Amino acid sequence: MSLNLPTAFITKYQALLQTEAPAFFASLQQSIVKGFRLNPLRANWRTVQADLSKPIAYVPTGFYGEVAGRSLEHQTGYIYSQDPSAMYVAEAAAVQPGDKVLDLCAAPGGKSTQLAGKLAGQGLLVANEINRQRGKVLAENLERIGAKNVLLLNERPDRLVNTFKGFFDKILVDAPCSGEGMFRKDPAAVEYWSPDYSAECATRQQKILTSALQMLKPGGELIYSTCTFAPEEDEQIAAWLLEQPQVAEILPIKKWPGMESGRPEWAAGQAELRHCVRLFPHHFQGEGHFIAKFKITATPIEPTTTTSRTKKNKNNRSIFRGLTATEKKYWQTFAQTVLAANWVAQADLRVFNDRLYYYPITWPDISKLHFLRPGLELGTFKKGRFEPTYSLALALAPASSKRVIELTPEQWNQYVKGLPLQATEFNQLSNGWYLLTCQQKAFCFGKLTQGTLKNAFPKGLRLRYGN
Ligand SMILES: C[S@@+](CC[C@H](N)C(=O)[O-])C[C@H]1O[C@@H](n2cnc3c(N)ncnc32)[C@H](O)[C@@H]1O
Repeated sequence: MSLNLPTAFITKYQALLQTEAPAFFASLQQSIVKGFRLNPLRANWRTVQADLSKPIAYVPTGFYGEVAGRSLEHQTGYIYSQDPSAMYVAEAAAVQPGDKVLDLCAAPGGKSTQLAGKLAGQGLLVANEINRQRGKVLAENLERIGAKNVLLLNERPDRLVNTFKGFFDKILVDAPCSGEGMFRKDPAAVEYWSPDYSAECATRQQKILTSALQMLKPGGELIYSTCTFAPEEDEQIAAWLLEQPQVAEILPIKKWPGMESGRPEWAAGQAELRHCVRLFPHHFQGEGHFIAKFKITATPIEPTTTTSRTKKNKNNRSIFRGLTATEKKYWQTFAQTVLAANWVAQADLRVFNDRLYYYPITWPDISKLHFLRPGLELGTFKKGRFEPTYSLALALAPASSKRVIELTPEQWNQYVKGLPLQATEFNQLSNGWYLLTCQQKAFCFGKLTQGTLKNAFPKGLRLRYGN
């Protein structure tokens, strides 16, 4: 591998890093370090066919190594491939089960999936992504891990403020940045780089952060991260945050071997910038990252900036409603036959466009916002029946279903390609919906009719998995 670094980039980091610069530039020419995380939302989360011999000390669910993207483990959300440096952001956020958390710049979902794991199904994760296409990838990744307590939005940060003012315990801003830390992972990022790019990114970062500060509860915490080395987007943004009236202090983040402190001399010299974390590839096994954490004042402070008014969202004119008596009957019939226990409370069910969602009454009203997943989609009401979704199957443990068919890896391979299945043992089973598992991992629903398991694997995913 040979990265052709811009001359202005080399001059800049020679001046900043001085004697360290040769080691820094040499590390950018080396291969990337790969990692993956396991999903603690799965009861048997360690039962994966992957090499777990190289654990990452600072992430309880993280390991060094590479995993197969087409595998059963990947499809069922047991494994998420992620750069080891990126994994430290959600760890530093120290989210607790029950917290209300916003991941403001969330796609493709590395940090959101990790945050959802930390919430352990309690509290709420709002994952927002401004770019709709990237939001679809985020949706797929969040669906795979089977989290029940996630709202997925597709909004500009300032449009979220009216709905979520003072609402969150923790907000992560993993900001769009100049991406210098990703140069060796994505050499195309070098092409976008220019001496002025960091200043442009810094302006955008301040705008995003201004919205984030308004959505935190008094005493809440803001986690700011980038994947760039540029002080303009790192220490200088942290210094700017310290000047904001809503920010009480910068919080220390634990530094594991190879992690470095922020550099006060790269901003206006504020000593507390040493609390930030810098991950440099010449000292740390992973790509370049910067992480800072802030405590918000205990008394609410009204911002001086105005927020954009949230108009009613034209796309979502018909908002959630409760279930009709017929829908209730269809859902209950399904739930009583297929689900082992009273899996969700009746009060937490909402219908939107004939789709049934798990949406607890305690969650805020998002009907004025653009969303991609307004809660966990449980199924669709069709003429005279209820059809469960793929996302419900992924959110269920095999023990949560009364009707399970365990398939062999060969049958899984056929099913994820979209083929129907037949087997003599199916003939003894009654018709209807079954949770399909393979190696005790729930991977889809299937409808059995006269001994044939009809295929319900999502069409858009059919070429993605198996061999
Ligand atoms: C560094 S990436 C986030 C990576 C993600 N947190 C993860 O761990 O997978 C930054 C994201 O910010 C989004 N973004 C770009 N401009 C934005 C803006 N003005 N406001 C909010 N988000 C923006 C990008 O589309 C991108 O998905």
